[in-house]
Amino acid sequence: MANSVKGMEWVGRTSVHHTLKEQHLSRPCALCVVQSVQALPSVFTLPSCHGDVIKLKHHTMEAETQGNITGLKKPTPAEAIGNRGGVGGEMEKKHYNNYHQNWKAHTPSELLWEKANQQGVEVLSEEFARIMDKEDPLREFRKRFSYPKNGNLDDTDPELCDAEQESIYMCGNSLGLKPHSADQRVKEVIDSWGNKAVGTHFSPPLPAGLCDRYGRELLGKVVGADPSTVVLMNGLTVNLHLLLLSFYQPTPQRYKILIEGHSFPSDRYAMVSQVELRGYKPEEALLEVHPREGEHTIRTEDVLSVLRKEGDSIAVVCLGGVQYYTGQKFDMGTITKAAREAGCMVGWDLAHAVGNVPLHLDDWGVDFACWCTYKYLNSGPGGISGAYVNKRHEGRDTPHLKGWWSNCEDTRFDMKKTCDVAPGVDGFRISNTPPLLVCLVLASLEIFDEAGMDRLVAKQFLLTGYLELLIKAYFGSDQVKSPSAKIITPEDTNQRGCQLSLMFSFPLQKVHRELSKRGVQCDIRKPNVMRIAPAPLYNSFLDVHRFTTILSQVFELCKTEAA
Ligand SMILES: Cc1ncc(COP(=O)(O)O)c(C=O)c1O
Ligand SMILES: Nc1ccccc1C(=O)C[C@H](N)C(=O)O
Repeated sequence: MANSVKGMEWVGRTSVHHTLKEQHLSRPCALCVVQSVQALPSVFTLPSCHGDVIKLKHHTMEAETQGNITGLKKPTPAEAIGNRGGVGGEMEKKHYNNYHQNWKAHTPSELLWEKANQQGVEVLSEEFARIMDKEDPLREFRKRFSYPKNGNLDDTDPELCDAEQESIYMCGNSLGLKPHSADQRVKEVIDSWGNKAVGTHFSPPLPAGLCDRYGRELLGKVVGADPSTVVLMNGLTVNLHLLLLSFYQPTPQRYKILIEGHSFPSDRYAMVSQVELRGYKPEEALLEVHPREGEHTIRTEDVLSVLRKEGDSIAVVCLGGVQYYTGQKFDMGTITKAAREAGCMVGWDLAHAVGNVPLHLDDWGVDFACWCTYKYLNSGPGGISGAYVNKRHEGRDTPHLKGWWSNCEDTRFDMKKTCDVAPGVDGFRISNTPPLLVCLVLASLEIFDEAGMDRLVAKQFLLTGYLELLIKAYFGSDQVKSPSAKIITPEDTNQRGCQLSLMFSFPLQKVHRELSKRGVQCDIRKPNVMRIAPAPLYNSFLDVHRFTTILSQVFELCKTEAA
């Protein structure tokens, strides 16, 4: 067992391992010790007192379970999930802060079973869902959103559900819910316009002409990036185009773009048009990576293998951080590293990743990224999108489209003939930024920040795990009685976020229609998938339980009709 990190001693720096006693530890915890150390190599591994090797990145403190180490104690599921010391208490906060060490040492279902045992209730029972909700430190956040009722929805059947009851919203992967604070934010912008007319451009609370200054700190936090490297502008696909215009610089030797075989159509169309604009045929310039025969998700090793074999002909690697169809989260750090080593530019479409999974764009060394904010970030339909350009590209002198908002803010109104292009991502802006859209992102980011990504991810781990547990228990393929629902999203929790994608033994459209009639909001994607995405900010364990109960009713109906 190493007592030192490569290049630095940690023995003797044990004064900060404050959590030791509470976590039944028998030796100093490397993670706790390292928290006090300033200068560290960028990536290194250490033993942790929680029974795992932890891989740390400088300052991010991200720990990844790597397996057990002899002699160190892995917490039992009971230790991992129990002893929270009361909802909202200090212990509970620590509990969530330490979720990587504790929670990720087990599968969600191990933890859920253990919790149910502790409470003396059936893990499949509604009572258990209610207990989980009672203990959920994020439970109050639901009240901050407009949660739709059955009676408000177009597709519900009043005979089949109570109009006054809240619907079961499983669609945060498509469109997040409206925060109540959004109304006030929009009103402020409208009122400022009404009251001050052109004066609104430079008047608080949200000066229209400077509104792209706002929210950068919080947005940077959500994607793991310096605030100066992120910006709100345009729509997602527009941003993808603007970034590719600059980062896709094909040469006769290196001209391909690597994408997922099943990439989101808008991304594909954008890349097709980009290669065509440069005079290439999509068949020769778009390189696709696919799942293996009989599999649904793409193996990291297969992406790496393409990079090894074809890396020197690839100009840009551009994948979805979380795949929209399967819900698979890519190993963005590993792929980015390998692609950059192969000399490629690396961009991520984070539409389904932002606000869903932890992101570390700066640490991973990503070149560029873009995302919409209307899914897990709850900024409203058609909300303004985000873009990221790594700081190392600040001095980059490649042609890109310009407008007056590409100009440095301090000389913008000098009205010169030539554009004094702002460094980095700011230079990619073209038009002035719409405050009506920015204020909505601000409303949501503030809630996000209060909830905290760590706590959201910790809840997500259990909430989606609970959905998985119920689906497997009721509709798993070993339930030979059929009908069945098959989850195609990876079981490995490091490879997914909120969403599970399901395939059914019954016609998808029929199942979807019947669910909608009963107040379930979820979506289907052709050819074959239903996406269910409980969002930890506003979904409850009871929502998940109600969803599976209604799904069984629908299955029963389909079975009867098929007979
Ligand atoms: C992965 C992905 N890419 C692109 C888009 C299209 O986004 P927009 O219409 O904002 O350009 C979406 C949907 O929002 C998406 O999920
Ligand atoms: N903006 C929309 C407008 C209408 C219908 C769907 C959308 C979506 O955002 C779909 C989402 N991007 C998806 O992952 O399928």
